[in-house]
Amino acid sequence: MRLDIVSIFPEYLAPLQLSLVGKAVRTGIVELGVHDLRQWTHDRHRTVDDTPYGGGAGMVMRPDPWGEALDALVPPGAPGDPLLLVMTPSGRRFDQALAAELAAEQHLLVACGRYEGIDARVVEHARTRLRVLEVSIGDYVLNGGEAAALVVTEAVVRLLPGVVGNPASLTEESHAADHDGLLEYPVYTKPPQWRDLDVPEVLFSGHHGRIAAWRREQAVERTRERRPDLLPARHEPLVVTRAVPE
Ligand SMILES: Nc1ccc2ncsc2c1
Repeated sequence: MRLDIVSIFPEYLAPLQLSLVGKAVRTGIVELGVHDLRQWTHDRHRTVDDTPYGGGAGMVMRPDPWGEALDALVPPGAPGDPLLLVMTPSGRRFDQALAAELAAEQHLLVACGRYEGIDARVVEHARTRLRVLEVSIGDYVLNGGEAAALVVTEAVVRLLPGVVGNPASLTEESHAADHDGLLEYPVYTKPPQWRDLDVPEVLFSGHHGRIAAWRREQAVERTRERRPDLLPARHEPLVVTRAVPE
């Protein structure tokens, strides 16, 4: 996968050089380009924004640097079929299903807006020659799209073959499709006692069936308590295979 990210704060994307994403880049699983939008400005002040037509608070990102940036990164008529992701609070809500969709892409371009947003003509024009998806990571106020770009990049890159050491670990995580989208069960490790707190006995049983049943039960209970919206719409109550009695 090739991933090009455009921002006026390219240093905000430095964490992508760390950990799993950094390793994916170093091993060639991902080709990463982080670009400063200001390289496509031509005035002395490297201007990227201006006041909004129609009035209102704040500033809007001008279309011209963005148009030149996209033309440079995807020259008109160039081969390939890149997907432009525009990070915006008004976009499609990012979730694990979308992460899986994006992990199948060969080339992603990520536009990180700032201020009150990017002039709407940038997306309008991009749609004439690129697939475009506006993406939101949630309903809260951020100062720009860079944090969202980090979230989306990590969630997508970790799904690429060869990135996560043990692919099995991808299946039992919260929101993983193979885990019915349930939240993760509680996990424990050494020491067996800690501050008078014990590890659930079943985890020492060595009985894989009982352990699996207990974990499923915990995942369903957690999901019911914390995120009932994630429970599959069922006509009958969710069947929980009770932990096998001792
Ligand atoms: N404020 C805000 C919230 C979500 C989001 N997602 C992508 S950019 C963005 C900005």
